[in-house]
Amino acid sequence: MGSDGMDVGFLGLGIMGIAMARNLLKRGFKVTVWNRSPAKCEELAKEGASIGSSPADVVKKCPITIAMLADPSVALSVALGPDGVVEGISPGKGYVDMSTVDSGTSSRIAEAVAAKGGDFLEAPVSGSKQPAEMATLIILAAGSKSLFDKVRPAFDAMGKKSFYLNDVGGGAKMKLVVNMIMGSMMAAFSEGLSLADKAGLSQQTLLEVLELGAMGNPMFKMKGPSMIDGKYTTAFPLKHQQKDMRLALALGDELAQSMPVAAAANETYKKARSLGLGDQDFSAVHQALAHEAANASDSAKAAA
Ligand SMILES: NC(=O)C1=CN([C@@H]2O[C@H](COP(=O)(O)OP(=O)(O)OC[C@H]3O[C@@H](n4cnc5c(N)ncnc54)[C@H](OP(=O)(O)O)[C@@H]3O)[C@@H](O)[C@H]2O)C=CC1
Ligand SMILES: O=CCCC(=O)O
Repeated sequence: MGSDGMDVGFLGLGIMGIAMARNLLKRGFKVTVWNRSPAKCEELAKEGASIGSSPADVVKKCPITIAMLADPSVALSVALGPDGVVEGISPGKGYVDMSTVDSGTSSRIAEAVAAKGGDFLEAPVSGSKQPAEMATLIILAAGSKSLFDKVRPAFDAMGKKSFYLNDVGGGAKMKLVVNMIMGSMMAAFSEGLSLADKAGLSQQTLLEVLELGAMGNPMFKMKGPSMIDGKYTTAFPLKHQQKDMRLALALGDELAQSMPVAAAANETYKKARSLGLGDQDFSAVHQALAHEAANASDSAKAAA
């Protein structure tokens, strides 16, 4: 399906948003962008995008507006705040929030959009910076089915598969479950690398052993070598992974689902944030474990 020169607004040009909006431009969509920091809009303007002066301005100009924002409080302020999305919504317009947020946040935005006669779809994504650049994201949409059908050509320009998961909340919850699993896996992987090192084993050999067996997976394969080198170039910021662990644990609280593994992993991400690693890649959780180990060895030396 082509773009047919479809007009789309795009709010939030962070690591993910800029790559996603760029793919829309490449596929022939007419894209109007807004970002809190204007320099990123200028970058896309050179590639053919128009710039809106506020979220409300973008929504007034475009029949459908997509957002990719940091977290629930930002998603709420951009949607419901002054000059926000809801100010620009009128009957027939659609708003698609692709940020990773909890279902309560999504529902509040959906209700405010509906109160102005608009359609709402939540559509968080699985896949990081590289899939965003390669247009191979996995889109987890829920909400207005008619908006899902309308925005499908844009989803096809940004992703490799789009799921429709029924009522608002279905996409948000699916995304949190997926990221809770991913965050726990990354924390366990980091512990394994650190333990192997302390036990005098080759971390590189550990990667090879894992890759050959049932635990081989693209995340360990892609991130492992740079983690061994102590490099954590940001694709998925650690602060966002910790936000997702927090939101997934809150969902577990609400549903009385015991999640001891995720709760322990969340503590490690919190520790990493407290060490100033929030803007590094989430694989820098490995660094927090190394810091614990260094502290333990200092205490042991002091006690000797
Ligand atoms: N990176 C990844 O691998 C993935 C991220 N996600 C999710 O997608 C969303 C975006 O992630 P990502 O692009 O990595 O994040 P970034 O931190 O790179 O970008 C965040 C975006 O939110 C904007 N923003 C932050 N604070 C405010 C504010 N107070 N008011 C208005 N705008 C604000 C930023 O604007 P500014 O440029 O001005 O800072 C930027 O556009 C998050 O919900 C994340 O969890 C989902 C899948 C993968
Ligand atoms: O939310 C971020 C997900 C990153 C990924 O799926 O690799």
